[in-house]
Amino acid sequence: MKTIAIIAHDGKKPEMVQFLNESKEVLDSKQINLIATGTTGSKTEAAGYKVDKLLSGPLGGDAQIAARIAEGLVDMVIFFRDPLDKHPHEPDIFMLMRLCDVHDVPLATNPATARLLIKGLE
Ligand SMILES: O=C(CO)COP(=O)(O)O
Repeated sequence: MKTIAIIAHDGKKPEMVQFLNESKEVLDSKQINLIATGTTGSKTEAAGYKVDKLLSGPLGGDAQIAARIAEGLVDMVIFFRDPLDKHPHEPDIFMLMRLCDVHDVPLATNPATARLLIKGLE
């Protein structure tokens, strides 16, 4: 079973829910396991998906996902960042993205790229 980490900054959470709804068929048919930072996870649950929720991003959620990436437990990361906002936990965000590159884990930071990655699962 593949695990996809999903993370969205506040301004991007509606796009994340929309993206999940678009991708529902593939996610269901491939029995994808979702993990998410706290608030993204709550929105994902509210949209009807089963998800393993970690801490909220500013409280260490990005760092938790980064650790799972380092341990080889994450197959793909979909992280809709808001490039127009400031984030107090910027170092954690960079760490997560850096570890995707270190461990060659596919990382999508916008819906257009995420759609291509999901297509790759079909
Ligand atoms: O801050 C985040 C990613 O850097 C997302 O965290 P939440 O999903 O808890 O809002």
